[in-house]
Amino acid sequence: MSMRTSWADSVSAAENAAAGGGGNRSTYVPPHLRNRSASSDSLAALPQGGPDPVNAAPTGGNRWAGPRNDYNRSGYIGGSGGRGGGWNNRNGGWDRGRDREVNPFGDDDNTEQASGEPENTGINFDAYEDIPVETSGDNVPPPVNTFADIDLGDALNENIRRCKYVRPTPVQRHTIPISLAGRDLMACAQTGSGKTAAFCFPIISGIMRGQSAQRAPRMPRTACPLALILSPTRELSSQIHDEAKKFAYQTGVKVVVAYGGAPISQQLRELERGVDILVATPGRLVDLLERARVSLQMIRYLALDEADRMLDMGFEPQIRKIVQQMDMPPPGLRQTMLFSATFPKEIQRLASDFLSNYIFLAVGRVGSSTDLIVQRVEYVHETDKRSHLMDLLHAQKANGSHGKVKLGASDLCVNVNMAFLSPSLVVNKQALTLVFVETKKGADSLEYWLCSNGFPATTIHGDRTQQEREYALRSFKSGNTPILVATDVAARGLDIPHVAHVVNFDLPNDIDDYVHRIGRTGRAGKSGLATAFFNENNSSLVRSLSELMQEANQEVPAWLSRFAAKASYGGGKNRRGGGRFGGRDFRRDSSFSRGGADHYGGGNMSGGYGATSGYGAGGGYGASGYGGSYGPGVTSAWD
Ligand SMILES: Nc1ncnc2c1ncn2[C@@H]1O[C@H](COP(=O)(O)OP(=O)(O)OP(=O)(O)O)[C@@H](O)[C@H]1O
Repeated sequence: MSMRTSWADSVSAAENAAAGGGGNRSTYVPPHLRNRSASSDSLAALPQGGPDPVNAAPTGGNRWAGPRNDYNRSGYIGGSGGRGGGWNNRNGGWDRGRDREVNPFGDDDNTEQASGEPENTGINFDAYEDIPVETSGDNVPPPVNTFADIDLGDALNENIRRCKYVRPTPVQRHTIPISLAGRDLMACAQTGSGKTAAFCFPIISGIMRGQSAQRAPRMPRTACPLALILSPTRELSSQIHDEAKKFAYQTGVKVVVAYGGAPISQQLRELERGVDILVATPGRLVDLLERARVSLQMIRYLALDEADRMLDMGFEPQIRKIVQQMDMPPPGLRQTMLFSATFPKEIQRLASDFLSNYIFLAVGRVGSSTDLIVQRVEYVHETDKRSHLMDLLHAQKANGSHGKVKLGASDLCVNVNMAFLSPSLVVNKQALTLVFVETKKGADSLEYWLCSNGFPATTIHGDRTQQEREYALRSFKSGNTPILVATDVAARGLDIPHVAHVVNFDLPNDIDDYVHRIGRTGRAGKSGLATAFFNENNSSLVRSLSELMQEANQEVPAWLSRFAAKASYGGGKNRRGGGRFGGRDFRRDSSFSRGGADHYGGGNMSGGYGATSGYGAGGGYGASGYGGSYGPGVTSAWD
């Protein structure tokens, strides 16, 4: 049976072939290996015989068997911490010896290039100025105001500068000191607010300091990372890996990624070269653990990105296996960090099994995740959805003037047509539209229809091969196909610049999924637009949707309010009762019986919580019914 390939993918494939990279489908090269230098490729071709005691990079992450503690030998631990201390000398990276570290910034010749333009372009930090924060737990370390206030180490500071991060975002201001103090953490912060760096910086810094240094076990062919970062999708793991490699450049900390759909042999070779931080999807990691090619006994840092998703029904067994049934040190002996924009109470309860005396942090007042995003809801019959989308896209094309799209937080478009009103944000690059649908079949069919009607589109979902998924994402990011039709596989975490419009062609069943989907726009202080097609099929969502919109100061159409007034909550899954982002620490709920190692040390609020916060009694989610909300045909798309 011949596989249908979209126009977009053909273009991408042709481009790829022309560039001589990866065009041959039989030799799939995952993204993280594509920039490898010739020298490292030739090294890869050498027989892998385990550690080379002579040539092994002295500061590298090669935790192969053998009597090595590179950190000790190199003098990175001990009393040398502190600014200007010994660990700051740990430069040069892991390229000495066996492998060569590719410069992820591409600024080998002129590192000053990066400093020419100091601030991360387009970030509206004022949007974060009065962001309220709630913390609870024992002895919460105070937040910092600048990166200079934190002793992250010279090499990491240099990479932060190269990333053009001038100031820490609120979630970074609060979580980095908590993590550097060695505390476990459950953190809720709005989409696009910089959570990736929030967990990467302390891990990299901690490894650089050598706090984790221990004798590596004698286990030939088994890699023993010091840190594990788990995420639910391949694309998100790949993205975290790319980010972490930038942050870790020339720090001596080696980052490796492993995810499903890509040949395991290449990932094994990467692991054999040494790993400090392993970024992985759960399924592939379980495979590696069962093959005894990875051991978790050296893990000192565990981070779960999209932690609520990782602990819902789809992933929980795999996560429990990885964290509780293999050889990972228990809570207390490892540091655990859980991050998400949403954290239902029930999932918090599950998550507390993995944590020890942790701090709970909620960044952002109720609804602020979406302040930057103009949300519109339109009533559209099921049968009218395609023509309605077509109207939107035509209007967008007409208003967008050759790829320039104007968006502003004050723009509220209540009509079908995109009557953009103010030029408060002009996206000069190609503006991208992300369309969410419920099923994989629906995604293929809509993509085909859009392409047939003159709108270049591609699609990403779990029935596509990994190679197709990556082509699709690249083609979308580059603007070759400015429309991406996606299932929930693209709902979380993906940081794609210039996504100006998210269309919920099919609304999800769960309000948290809606929050993550619309969060693909309006990132890092930028504005965005989200349009939802609503009809009777979405009545289970109507109340939570209308509450969410109110909290985010969005105009709720009168018809939606009437609909919400009539609707009953069914099952409690979408009951919100105040409190976004999981709202509050479930330990503050009176029904929570405390015990074990964890204990709750009271709450602190700053920056605007209080009487008007909406964190009133009964805040947070309904007590039951979370999980299993991913529609048919979607679950298998993960990992
Ligand atoms: N301190 C900073 N200064 C400027 N930009 C930053 C800073 N920290 C992160 N960013 C940028 O903000 C964007 C969003 O960050 P990130 O992807 O980590 O968000 P997130 O909170 O994980 O979102 P999501 O909930 O959708 O996963 C990225 O492009 C990142 O490079």
